[in-house]
Amino acid sequence: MPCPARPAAMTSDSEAPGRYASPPCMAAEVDPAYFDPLAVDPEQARDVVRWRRAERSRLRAERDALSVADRQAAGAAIVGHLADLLRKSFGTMRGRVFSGYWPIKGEPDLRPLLAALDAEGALVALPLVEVKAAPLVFRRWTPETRMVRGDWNIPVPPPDAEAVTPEIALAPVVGWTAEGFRLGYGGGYFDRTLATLSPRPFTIGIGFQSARLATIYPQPHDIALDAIVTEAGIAAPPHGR
Ligand SMILES: Nc1nc2c(c(=O)[nH]1)N(C=O)[C@@H](CNc1ccc(C(=O)N[C@@H](CCC(=O)O)C(=O)O)cc1)CN2
Ligand SMILES: Nc1ncnc2c1ncn2[C@@H]1O[C@H](COP(=O)(O)OP(=O)(O)OP(=O)(O)O)[C@@H](O)[C@H]1O
Repeated sequence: MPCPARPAAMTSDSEAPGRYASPPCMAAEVDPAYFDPLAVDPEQARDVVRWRRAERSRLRAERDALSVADRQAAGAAIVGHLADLLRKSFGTMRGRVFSGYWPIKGEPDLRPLLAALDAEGALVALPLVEVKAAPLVFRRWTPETRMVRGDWNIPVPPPDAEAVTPEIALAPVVGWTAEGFRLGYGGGYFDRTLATLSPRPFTIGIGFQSARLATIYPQPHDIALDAIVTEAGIAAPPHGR
C-alpha cells in the first residue's frame, strides 16, 4: 500500500523533516484524525454480505430453473467462445497449465473443452478446497483421472495427483458484472487464491448471460477477473494482458 501523505499537523517548523519517532506510514497511530481511505464502514460491509447472500440465492434459483436443453446449449456455446478467446490470447495451449472446473449445482459443463485441451497437450488441472478458508490447490486432471469426493462433495483428482500452478484459470460465477467482478458461492476461495498467486493467472469467469449484475458493490478483497465468457460471447473484454 502506498504511504499516505503526511498529515499537515505533523509538519510544523519545530520538527525538521526526517526526525520523527515513527516513519510517516505510522501516521495513523500518531494523528487520531487520520482517515484511511481503504477502510470499510463495518455497517456497510454487513449490508453487502446480506445483499450478496440474497443475490446468490436468487441467481442460483434462476439457474436451477433452466431446462437441461438450455443448459447444454449454453455450455456448448461457451466452449466455442472460450476456445476462440484462448486461441486469440495464447495461440497454442500445448504445455500451458490450464485450470478448469468440474461442474456442480447447474454450472455450465465445459468438460468437452477440458478433454480437448488435454488432447492438445495442455496440462489441465482442477481446483480443490484442501484447507477451509485458505487458497485453492490445483491438481492435474486428464480424462483418465479417477475422481474422488472432495470438500462440498465436489469430484476432485486424488491426493496423489500433481499439484500445479495455473497460467490460465477458469472461475465459475454465480453472478458477474461488466467490470469483470464475480459473485461466487460465498467462500471467498477464488479471491484468496488470486491474492496469493504471483504472477496472477489469466482468470476467465464462466457463467450464464442472465446472471449479469449492475454491481457487486466491490469490497477491498474482490479481484476483477480478466474476462467473462457467457453463452452470448465475451461479456467483459480482457484487460489488455
Ligand atoms: N465446480 C466448482 N468447483 C469449485 C468451485 C466452484 O465454484 N465451482 N470453487 C470455487 O471457489 C471451489 C469450491 N468452492 C466452495 C465454496 C464454498 C464452500 C462452502 O463450504 N460453502 C458453505 C456455505 C457457503 C454459503 O454461505 O453459501 C457450505 O456449503 O457450508 C465450499 C466450496 C473449488 N471448486
Ligand atoms: N484475500 C482474502 N483474504 C482473506 N479473506 C478473504 C479474501 N478474499 C475473500 N475473503 C473472505 O471471503 C468472504 C467471502 O467473499 P466473497 O463474498 O467475495 O465470496 P465469493 O467470491 O462469492 O466466493 P467463492 O470464491 O468461494 O466462490 C469475504 O467476506 C472475506 O471475509
